Amino acid sequence: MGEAPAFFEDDHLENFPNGTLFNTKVFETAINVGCNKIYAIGATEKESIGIRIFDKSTNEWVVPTVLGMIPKSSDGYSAILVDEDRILVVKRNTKSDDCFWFLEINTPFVKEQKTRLGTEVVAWSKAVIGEAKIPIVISGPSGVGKGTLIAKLMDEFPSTFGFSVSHTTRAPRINEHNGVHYHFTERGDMENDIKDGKFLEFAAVHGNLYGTSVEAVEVVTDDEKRCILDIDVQGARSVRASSLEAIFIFICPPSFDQLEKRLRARGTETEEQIQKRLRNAKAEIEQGNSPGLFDHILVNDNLETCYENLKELLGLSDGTKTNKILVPELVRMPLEHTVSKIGHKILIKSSATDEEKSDINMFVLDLSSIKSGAPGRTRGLNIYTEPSLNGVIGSKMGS
Ligand SMILES: Nc1nc2c(ncn2[C@@H]2O[C@H](COP(=O)(O)OP(=O)(O)O)[C@@H](O)[C@H]2O)c(=O)[nH]1
Ligand SMILES: Nc1ncnc2c1ncn2[C@@H]1O[C@H](COP(=O)(O)OP(=O)(O)O)[C@@H](O)[C@H]1O
Repeated sequence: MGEAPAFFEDDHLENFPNGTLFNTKVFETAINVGCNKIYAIGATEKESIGIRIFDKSTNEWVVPTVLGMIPKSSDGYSAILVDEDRILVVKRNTKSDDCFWFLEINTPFVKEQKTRLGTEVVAWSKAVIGEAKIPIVISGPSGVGKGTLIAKLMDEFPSTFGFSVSHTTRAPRINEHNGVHYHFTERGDMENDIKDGKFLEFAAVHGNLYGTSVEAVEVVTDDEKRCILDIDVQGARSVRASSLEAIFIFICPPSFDQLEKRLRARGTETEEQIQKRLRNAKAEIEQGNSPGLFDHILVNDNLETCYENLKELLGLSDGTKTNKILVPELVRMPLEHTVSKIGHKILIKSSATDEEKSDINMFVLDLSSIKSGAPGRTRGLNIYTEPSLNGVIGSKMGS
């Protein structure tokens, strides 16, 4: 399975019965996947990288649905099949904060979208160098204290955590602000965005639609913060099934009576809404305690005790208030290079002439600690440089 990337020269055209697309040299790289498919990667679109799939079984070109942020075009691309699920695309002559992209062709997210849309689907995921901060999913019945605990965490560690601002069709409460607590939205608009694949998960909760957009998680993670998601049990289940790795925490009330008291004391719901939330709470608590869904269950009896326990399981009890962020030095991928793969390592070797050569002519990408982010980012990539003459690994970037 798979083959080394190749620049298209005219003599490659014979591999493509309907080679017209390649006559114009708009595609530069193609990757064989399995026995039946060739993924052609290039600049069919003016500003961005275009993708076409050649299906050998039907002898036809397919234009796939492309999800995720599409990388901007560059001077050229090389690519290599990493595993059955994804192709690594390297943008030539581009700095390391924008030059490594994964084209997801068979990840669980892409498979799900193929079934949903009934078309070929690919999804772009930008490879981000450095530590992957795993998001935290917090669930629990209405009134249990999720919002209170999250607010305390964000207050004490403002540079560490960021809140994933969900979309909802419910009306704002008096103290809630659009874009801060929720993106308050019309049902029709939200349904259209869901159809367009913009949501990581969504669910109908207490009669309204709630959902986490890919963007909501990405803005937090791009800000080098650890993302906190306050979502219901159905949402947690969807995230569990998605490619987003996360820690799942369920907050439980000390008793049903206490839960009712807190809901009433908050004074934000009508009696009818309170009744609906209490009815739903029973099922939520049952599901929250079911095996395999949540990694941790915390009982919120005394608020301070529960908060200390939360900090402890997040490794924050030692008084460390800041998360060190390793900012990798930017490096530029050479214009002319070859890409090969050994185990979890991708070797990018400059093939520049002697005059053009710089000190570094070998880059090693270590994929062993990559973690899927929200669809759209793949984090935890490490990059090393290796001067090829003495074979000694030089500076290490990332964590
Ligand atoms: N699945 C999902 N649930 C959400 C999302 N945002 C909020 N929720 C959940 O929706 C439920 C109702 O939230 P809200 O209306 O703010 O009421 P509260 O829980 O009583 O404060 C809670 O269980 C939230 O965790 C989301 O983006 N996705
Ligand atoms: N441990 C606790 N003991 C007593 N009241 C609490 C506790 N935790 C939260 N509360 C209160 O309960 C109400 C509901 O909390 P909130 O954070 O809004 O819940 P949720 O976000 O889970 O719906 C709020 O008025 C809050 O101040």
